[in-house]
Amino acid sequence: MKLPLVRAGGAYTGPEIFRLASLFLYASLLLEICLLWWMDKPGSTRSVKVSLFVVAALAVVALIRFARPGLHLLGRRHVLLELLAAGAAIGMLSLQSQLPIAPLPWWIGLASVFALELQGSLALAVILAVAVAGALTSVATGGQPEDWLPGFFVTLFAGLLSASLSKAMAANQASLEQALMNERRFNVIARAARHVFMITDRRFRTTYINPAITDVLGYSEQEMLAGAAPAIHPEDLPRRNANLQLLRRKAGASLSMKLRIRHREGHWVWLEIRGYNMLHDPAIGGLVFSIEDISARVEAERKLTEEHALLRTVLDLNPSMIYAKDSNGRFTITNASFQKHYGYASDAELHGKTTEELPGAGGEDGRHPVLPETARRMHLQDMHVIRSGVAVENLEVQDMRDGEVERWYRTFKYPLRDSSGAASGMLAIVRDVTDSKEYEMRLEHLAMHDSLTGLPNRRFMLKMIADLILPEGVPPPQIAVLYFDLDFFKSVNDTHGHDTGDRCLMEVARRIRYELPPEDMVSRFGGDEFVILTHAGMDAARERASRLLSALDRPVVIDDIVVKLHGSIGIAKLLPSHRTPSELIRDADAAMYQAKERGRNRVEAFNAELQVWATRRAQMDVALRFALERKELTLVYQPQVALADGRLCGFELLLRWNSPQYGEIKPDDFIPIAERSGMVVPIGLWALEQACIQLKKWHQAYPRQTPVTLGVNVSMRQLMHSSFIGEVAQILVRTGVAANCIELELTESSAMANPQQTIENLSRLKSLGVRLALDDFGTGYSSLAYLQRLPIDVLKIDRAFARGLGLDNNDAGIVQMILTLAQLLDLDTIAEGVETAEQITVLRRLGCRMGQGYFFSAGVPAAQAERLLAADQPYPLSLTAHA
Ligand SMILES: Nc1nc2c(ncn2[C@@H]2O[C@H](COP(=O)(O)OP(=O)(O)OP(=O)(O)O)[C@@H](O)[C@H]2O)c(=O)[nH]1
Repeated sequence: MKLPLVRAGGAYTGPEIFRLASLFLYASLLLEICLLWWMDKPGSTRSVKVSLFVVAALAVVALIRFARPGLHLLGRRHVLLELLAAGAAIGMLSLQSQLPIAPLPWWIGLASVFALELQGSLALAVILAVAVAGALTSVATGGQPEDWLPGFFVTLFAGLLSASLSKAMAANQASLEQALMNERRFNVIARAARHVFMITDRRFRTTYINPAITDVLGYSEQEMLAGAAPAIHPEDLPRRNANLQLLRRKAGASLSMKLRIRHREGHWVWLEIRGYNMLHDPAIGGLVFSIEDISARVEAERKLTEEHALLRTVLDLNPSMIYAKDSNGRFTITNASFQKHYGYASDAELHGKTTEELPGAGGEDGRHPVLPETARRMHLQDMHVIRSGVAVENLEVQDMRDGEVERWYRTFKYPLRDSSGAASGMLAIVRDVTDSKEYEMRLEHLAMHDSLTGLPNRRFMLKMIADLILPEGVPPPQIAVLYFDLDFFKSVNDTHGHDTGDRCLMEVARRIRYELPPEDMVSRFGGDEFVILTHAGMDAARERASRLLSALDRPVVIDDIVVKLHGSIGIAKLLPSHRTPSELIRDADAAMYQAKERGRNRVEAFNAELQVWATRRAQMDVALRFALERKELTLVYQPQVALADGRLCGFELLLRWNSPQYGEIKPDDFIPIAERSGMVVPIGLWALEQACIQLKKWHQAYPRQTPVTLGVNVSMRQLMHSSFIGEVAQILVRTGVAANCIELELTESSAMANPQQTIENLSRLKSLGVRLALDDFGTGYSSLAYLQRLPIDVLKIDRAFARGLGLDNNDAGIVQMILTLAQLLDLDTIAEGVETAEQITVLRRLGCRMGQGYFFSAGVPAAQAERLLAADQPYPLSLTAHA
């Protein structure tokens, strides 16, 4: 049987010795009793038998207790009972005279054995009791003090020794258990730790290392204990060696270092090593190292450093001033631009300062001064952003520093928050936008001013008027607008050139400005148009207008050129019905047109009558825009007759507008409206195409030796239109008509408006093969020089001259001159407005080739014109013949 003598790592305890010692005590006492009894045969005294029986029972109990330590036979009561029984048995045996047992050793044994199991004062009491019992039995058997006293003390001594021993063993056992527990805990921690723990001897040979080494460097504990030595990075080796030497030299010294060690797989691992010299500690007797893998941290720090450097560079390269402040409004970060602006050399110099601590007016150390009120304003604004948590974005501020021109800044300020959401400071980006601001203002000025005269332009004026138009229902302020247009300014350009024209405009602008009070606003509204806005009443406005006209009485002298200028002025006042600036301008414009129509160089005010006229024009303008698509326009053909034989030689195409709203309207009434709106371009092309189709049909149906021609009116507006000539060419191709039978008629006055341009355009038209006629000739102040250069084929003598033929010798003289001129320039001639036989007689006498007018026929529809062609009858040329 394996006796469980030793527990807890080999340390004996009092109770364990008690188990063995009590068994030994009872067994040896039992043996002695049995031996004595057998040798002396003392008879069977009752007390010996009882003692024998008690000791035997106790021996059995002790044997069971020894063999089965798990049975709980060591309770305090049980032990005391057992002590009582054993003491009683020894006492009874001590009092037996027949059995010569020496009791003292048994009392000593009893005290020693039970002192092992019992503790504290109970043990002392038991020892004393046993010693006293031994002494009493000795006294009872006649023993003298010198007999029992030594036994008494020996019993006490043995008992106390035993009790002390038991106590010491208990303490030893507790320490041992604690040590074992600590060791177990350490092992668990060391195995679970991510850090490497290593102990080396003084020669740095590993004596202990935990398994974390495998995770950190790839080596096993065993390899390390067997002497594996991972390589140290060459750059770190000298420092590492020096540090280790220092560590080893002094007991209790410690070190901390970072170095790179090669992993078993070849890469370098950054380690942070802390070392402690514990050579003096007998429990350790070595150098202790704690090693942490800090590769990730080093990498993160490297990245952080790089990012920081990058951010710093970005910040410093940014031309905007950037700064951050803490929650107290103190600078934490500033970029180079900010530092430079305030005359600082580094971030550190500004760190911790508030805006108010920047150098004050006058400056320090050559730094840029900041006005105290500016600094205060900036500081308060920053603090507001920090405290309110509300960002300020795109705020434009103007800053004027002492002795410097004003600068413009655009600022963005954002509150910063910490991880808990509390305000931790603010970030500001301040951009100097002075250049772009100045550019913007320049652009704005350019957009709102006329570059030639420097006056506000149309846009500016319209905006000013718009600002004065109040919401509906609110009475309008007293405002009048003067629309000033120079008369016949075209001729100034034509006669003296565009540069002189420009200088005239500048002079006119100067005179207008000079004549009017400063509070009146003068603008150049268009080419030769000026619009004046005045807060004066109508009478005062009229008076101003008259002053302006008088201001032009003095001729304008440019170099040695003297230019006589006049103007027409229309006045309109702001009415509650005007909801937009253009409505007011429209009325002033209408009044100005009235002034032109009534002879120019005069002033007209807008009134109810004019309003009706202007409204009708505006309505007709709208209606005319739809006339083409609603097929309200029709064409009629007025015959043109050879004055030699009365034969029909062509037609002039005339437009009619049958408006369901306004009835039949003559071209003289609607063409000017179409001219102004630009509708004349599509209408003219449509008419031309229809005429070409018609003429082509007639040429096919009624061939002649000299084919009939068709005159089509074109306006300057059409001629100037960029695509006009191309469109004419396409129409000629599409319809296949003979181009030389199409005669495009341009009035003399429009041809002479811009003769140079007209010559160019007419030349291009001419190259298409068409004939060109100058209409209404005699009214347009043709310059002979230009007339000669115009690529025309026909002169159409204005009806005004035909009217007086036979009645007025002046008219006959003019017609005579025109015909002579035509002859000289080798041009064909046709007289318009022929109504009487007398006119024909004179025209024939003067040598005019063709005539056109009511004497022959008014304009007739295509069907009727075709009948004339089919009949091919010459017109009678005298009254009698005609009748
Ligand atoms: N020199 C010069 N001429 C300009 C400028 N702008 C427009 N014009 C000319 O000014 C003239 C304005 O003509 P209109 O007002 O239509 O006609 P007008 O000859 O003044 O005749 P009425 O207005 O009918 O009296 C045109 O010939 C333009 O070419 C400019 O900046 N400089």
